[in-house]
Parts: sequence; structure tokens; C-alpha cells
Amino acid sequence: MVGTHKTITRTGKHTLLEGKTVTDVKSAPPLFFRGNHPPSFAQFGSAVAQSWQPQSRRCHVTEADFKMACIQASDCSYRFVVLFFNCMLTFGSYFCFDMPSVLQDTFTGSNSDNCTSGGNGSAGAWRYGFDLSSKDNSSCRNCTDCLGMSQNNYNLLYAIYAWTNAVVVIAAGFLIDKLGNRVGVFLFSFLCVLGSSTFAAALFWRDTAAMFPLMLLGRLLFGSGNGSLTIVQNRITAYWFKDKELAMAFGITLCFSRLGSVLNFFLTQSFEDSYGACLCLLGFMSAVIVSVLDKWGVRQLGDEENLKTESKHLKITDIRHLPLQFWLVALSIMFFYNGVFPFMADASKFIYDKYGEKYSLNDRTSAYIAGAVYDVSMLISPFLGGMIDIFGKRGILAFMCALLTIPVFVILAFSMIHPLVATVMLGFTYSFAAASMWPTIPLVVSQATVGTAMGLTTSMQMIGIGISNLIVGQILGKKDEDATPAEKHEQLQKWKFVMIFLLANMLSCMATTFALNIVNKRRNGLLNISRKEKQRLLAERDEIFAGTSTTYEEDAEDRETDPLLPGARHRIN
Ligand SMILES: N[C@@H](Cc1c[nH]cn1)C(=O)NCC(=O)O
Repeated sequence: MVGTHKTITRTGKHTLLEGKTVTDVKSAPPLFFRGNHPPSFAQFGSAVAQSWQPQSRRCHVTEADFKMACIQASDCSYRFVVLFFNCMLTFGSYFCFDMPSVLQDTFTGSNSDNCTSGGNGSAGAWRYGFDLSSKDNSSCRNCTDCLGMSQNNYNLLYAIYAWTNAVVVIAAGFLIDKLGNRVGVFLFSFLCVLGSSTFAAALFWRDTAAMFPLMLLGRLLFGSGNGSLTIVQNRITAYWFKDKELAMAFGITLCFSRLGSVLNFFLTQSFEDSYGACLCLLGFMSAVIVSVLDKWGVRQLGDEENLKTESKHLKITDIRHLPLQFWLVALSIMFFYNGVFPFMADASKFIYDKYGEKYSLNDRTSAYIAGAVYDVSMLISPFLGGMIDIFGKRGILAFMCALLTIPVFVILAFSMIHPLVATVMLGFTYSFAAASMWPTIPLVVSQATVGTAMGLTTSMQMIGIGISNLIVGQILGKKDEDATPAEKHEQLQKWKFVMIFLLANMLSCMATTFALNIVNKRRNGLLNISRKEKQRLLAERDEIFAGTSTTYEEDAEDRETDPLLPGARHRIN
């Protein structure tokens, strides 16, 4: 590649930077320096003066640049600092995402109902199984607090988020690939701040016709921001952790996001609370830090021009060239989440309806049992990711997750075994699935298309979940609160059909993950190999490459067809 300030030529393990050979990019000093130690500021100044003066139009180096240059982007600690701020990007937005759920009683309660709104704590608390009973009857405590929203309007707050996501994420993914992470993190974290602030500001228009449209606008802006922010977050993680602790990094990110949701259940007491908007602002500040770290790191590793070149060539029609393995992973994710998320949306009610009498469960204990799925996932995701990084077996694990989720729905549909057994099992299979499927995407597409691929997958996931929610709603029909025993029996039959529908999704997931394993085995089997095996293959490939001199552009075809090649990036420690 002929860049603006360097030529990278791969000669086996050696990389030529501006004609000088460094043994390995891993051990190469930061891009600007050729010594073994970071230079003093004076040395730095003179080095810059010597090597950059003729090109001073291109580069203006400040003291801050110098400090960043002293941090080795190839170091393990650098990418974990990137990961921390990357996690902080969505910590606040996940807090906001579930806010309506915590305040469901306040939103839907009526101030005229003796100020009680009929609340048993927030219905949405099922998500994490938290005891919100302390909030009982407090939602309309001043007889003015409740918003009197209809259930339909309340659900619209979530629906608009999901459908906006389904549409926006495709464009967002492509935009991020085209314009880079920096534009993405700024734009989408700003949309999150704007959306959450608009939602909070709607309170000022309480008791007017403007309140609900403003809330919807807030959720729409927030939805466009948060879904897309998740994609740029995944893209950053994929760049920094590919061939390293990729699955663990995805697991840690998921864990942080879930923590954001958990904190929401503890902190959000009323609609007036503006923690959500503040935490989104924190996300925006993290966006500034992560974009600086990402830009400087990429520059230090000498990848900036390569990434730019690849982005420049990217076209939306390139979607056609995404490999079959990618589509199989995307379908697997869609079918798996079609089974899990619609179940989670109704799990608490289902558990109460079916098992309430036998196990003396009330609303609250049913919520705890349902929440076990996410509790398990929050606790084990980073560790599972770490294991997957070491042992590989991503394809096999994805298949096993679908297979082992089938007994979960069989138990729920056809038996009276305690529901906690099923929800804990689901917590494990869901965590394994999330930790193995999402990080597989960067392994089957090039870095230049990670955003587009993540956007497409998220869109398919959201459309699938949206349709599944509608189907589940159709099966269940309208629930009669004062049902006779015969009607209750009929309702339980409907729940059984719902479980069978979810089970059918898992069977489809089994089929797609099975196909994925076959295709991957025929291709190169990389999804299932361990870290050790991969390192051995990389070393063997380096041996073959040794002695041949290939420029980055000549190498482009190989990079597309050989996922072992690091692509538009250098290997990092
Ligand atoms: N696609 C994300 C969730 C999301 C939230 N907003 C837009 N998308 C996802 O599924 N992440 C993994 C998980 O298991 O939650």
C-alpha cells in the first residue's frame, strides 16, 4: 500500500516501515519512533523535526500526541483501556432503555384510582427479578404523578425503539464502515443523549397532548442512537480484540450493558429522575475518549491508511459479497433470539399463570424466577467468552446451545418441573449462545465490513423478534383477568402453543448452526479451532510467506479469502 507517509511491505514476519525493517509489528515501537524506549520530549521533538518536517502540512504533533504515542497501542493494557471506555458507551443507554419498564405503573396508572394505579410494583421488574414491592402504590403517591397512559401506548414506547432499530442499524452499520468509528460514536452517542433528554423533557408537557408524541420522538431518537451505538461498539471491540480475547471482550461489554439495566432498577424511582440522561451524557464523554484512543491506537499500529483505503472502496452493494458463513451466523442469531427475547417478554406472567398455584408463587417470585435468565448471563458472560477464546469450538457451541434450549421449552410446555430449572438452564444456553455467536461475525467478514455485517444481523434480529412478539400476542389473545377455571385451562393451552412456537425457532436455529458447521468445515474449520491450533496455523502460514514480498494491495485478495491474515491491521500483543 502506498500511504501518505509510509509504505508497508510484508515480508513474512518482517514489516517494512518507510523502507526500514522491524522484526515484528508486535515489538515495533510506536509508529513515530525507531528506538527501543520511548524518547524524551526533546528527542521526540527532534525526531519529529527530522522525519516530519518536509511533510509538516500533513501532521501537526502536539504534546498530547506525544503522550499518546508513548502508550504502546500494541500492549495488552491499551486495548483493555479501550474496552473499558467502549463498555461505558452503552452503560448509560441500557440504563435508559429499560426506564419505561421500571416506571410502567407510573406511566399507565391513573391519578383518579385512589392514587394506587393498581400497582404491584413495576411490572417490568420481571426482567431482572427485582423486588420493587417497596414501590407498591407509590407510583401515584402525590395523586398527580401518574400519566394515565394506555397499555397500547406504553407498549408503543418499546415497539418504536425496536422498529426504528430494525431500519436504522443497516444504514448505521454501513455509515460506520464508510466514515469510521469516530463519526459513529459521536453521532450515535449524541442521539442517545438527545433522545433520553427529549424523553425526560416530555414531563414538562404533562397533561397536554404534546407529552406522548414527545416521548415517542425521544424513544425514536434514542432507538436510532442506541442500536447503532451497539454496532460501532462491536466494531471497535472487533478491531482491538480480533485474534485475541474477542469473545471475552464481547462478554464483558454485554455484562456492562446488563449492569446498566440493573442499576436502572435500583435507582429509577420516578419519572423526574434524570439519571438516564446524565448517564447517556457520560456515554458521550466516553465516546470522546474511546474515539481518541481508537484513532491514536490505529495510527500507532500503522493501520489508518489501510482502513481508509478499504472504507473508500466499500459499496452498499458489497452486501452481496458477504460470505455464506455470515448469513448462516446472522440467521442463527435471529432464530435463537426469536426464541429467547419473546419468552422473556412474557416469562413472568407465564410462570405465574402456570406454576403459581402449584409452587405458591406470587407476582414477585415469578419475576425473580424469570429474571434468573439475565442474572446468570450477567455473571458468567465474561468467563464464557474467555473460555471460548481459548478453546474455540464456536460453531459446535452455537449448535449445542440451540440443541440444549429445546429441553428448556419442552420442560416449560409439557411438564410441571419447577420453572427455575428451566430459566437457569436458559440462562446458561443463552449466555453461551451470545458469547459464541456475536463474536463469530468479525471472524467471517473483513474488518472493513464488520459494521455493515453487525447492522444487518441486528436488523434481522429486531425484525425477527418483532414478528415473534406479534405471533405470541396472537396466540395468547386477550387475557381475561376474571377467567373461569375452563378459561384458565384454555389459557394454559395457549401458553403451551407459545412454548411450541419458541421451540420451533430453536429447531430452525439448530438447522442453521448445523449448516454453519458444515460450511465452515469445508471452508477452513477456523470457527472451531482452539487458540493454540490457530497460533500454529499462523506460524505455518508465516513460514510459507517468508521470503515472498507482497505489498498490502497485492495482498488484498488473500486477506479476503484467508481469515488467518490479520486484514487491515497489525497483530497486537
Ligand atoms: N442487538 C443487541 C441488543 C440491542 C439493543 N438495542 C439494539 N440492539 C443484542 O442482542 N445484544 C446481545 C444481547 O444478548 O443482548
